[in-house]
Amino acid sequence: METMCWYEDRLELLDQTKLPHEVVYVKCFTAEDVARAIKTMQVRGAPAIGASAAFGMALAALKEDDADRQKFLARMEEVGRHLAATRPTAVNLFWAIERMLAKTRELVQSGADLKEGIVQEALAIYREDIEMNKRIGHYGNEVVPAKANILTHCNAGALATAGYGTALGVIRAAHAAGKDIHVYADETRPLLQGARLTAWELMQDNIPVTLITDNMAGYLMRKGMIDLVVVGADRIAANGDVANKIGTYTVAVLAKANRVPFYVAAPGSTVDLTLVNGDLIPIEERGHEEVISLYGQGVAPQGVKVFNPAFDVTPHELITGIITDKGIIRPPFVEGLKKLFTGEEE
Ligand SMILES: CSC[C@H]1O[C@H](OP(=O)(O)O)[C@H](O)[C@@H]1O
Repeated sequence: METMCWYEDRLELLDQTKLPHEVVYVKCFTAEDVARAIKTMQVRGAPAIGASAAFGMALAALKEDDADRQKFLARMEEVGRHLAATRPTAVNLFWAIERMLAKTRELVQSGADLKEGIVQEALAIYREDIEMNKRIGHYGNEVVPAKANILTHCNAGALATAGYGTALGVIRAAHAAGKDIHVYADETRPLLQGARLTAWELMQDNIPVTLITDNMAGYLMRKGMIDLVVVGADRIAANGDVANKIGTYTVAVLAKANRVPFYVAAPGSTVDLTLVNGDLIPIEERGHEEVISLYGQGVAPQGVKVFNPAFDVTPHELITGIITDKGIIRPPFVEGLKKLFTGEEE
């Protein structure tokens, strides 16, 4: 099952708001269509929204008159701003948009075919993400013992990326290595990415999975039923603080209290070295309807006040290791992140 498919004139996205009951693809012919799909979470997950935005810029490029190259560039910058305004937390979105604009500027200067070059850059982002996730799986497999019971939160799988997944990439690699692992998936209120997406995705691959509600995680850890936690990330600050789906911090505190290793899996495009710590990561707040209803069925009194932060920040002190496409970084994260993603030593 592909998360996204590129065609000559469109991007087709698996509509994740319809899973697990329906497998339908939404057709995006314009950058606006892609922006809408990101905003409404038909496509979601840090690397997936980055790759989708890249294809959104490719769609805009294909429709834009490229006779005046400076005007073309100005239009692409306008499209980039529109896509960047969809969701604030996942740095992959901004990383992908900036990479597409950098390529556009390079093509404008070089005189090369603008449209073809931009489409090829979007395809490169897509393909590289899948390769990075497989490398994450390769490195992450090292920390997964045989017969491990692994807890994960939200969905950091193929559905959250261009394919294979980050946290679920680690799980896929351990499963493929014959380690006989089992996964506990947190349902992940309010949008149930764990129940609707992770459980579905793992069952598609015949990976043993048990669904639990978010408030069961502590019970299982205290009973010794969890051997390690692996989650994804939306933005990793320079000191190793991690923004991820709301509830991740809670799981990390529970893991610390029960001496359960807590790993974060993410590609380099999720690391934001411009932010010294996680307090600076913008946290998206979403609508009240996501909290007071489930599939349109009310679960709270009408008119109740709602607070709906979509992410939280896990301080680096609670993280055992960060599994990246370039290896596993262990504390102190500052040096490791800087070395891996800039090549510089402290
Ligand atoms: C591969 S990391 C995906 C990351 O994004 C998810 O958030 P959302 O479903 O709101 O896009 C969640 O934080 C995942 O860990």
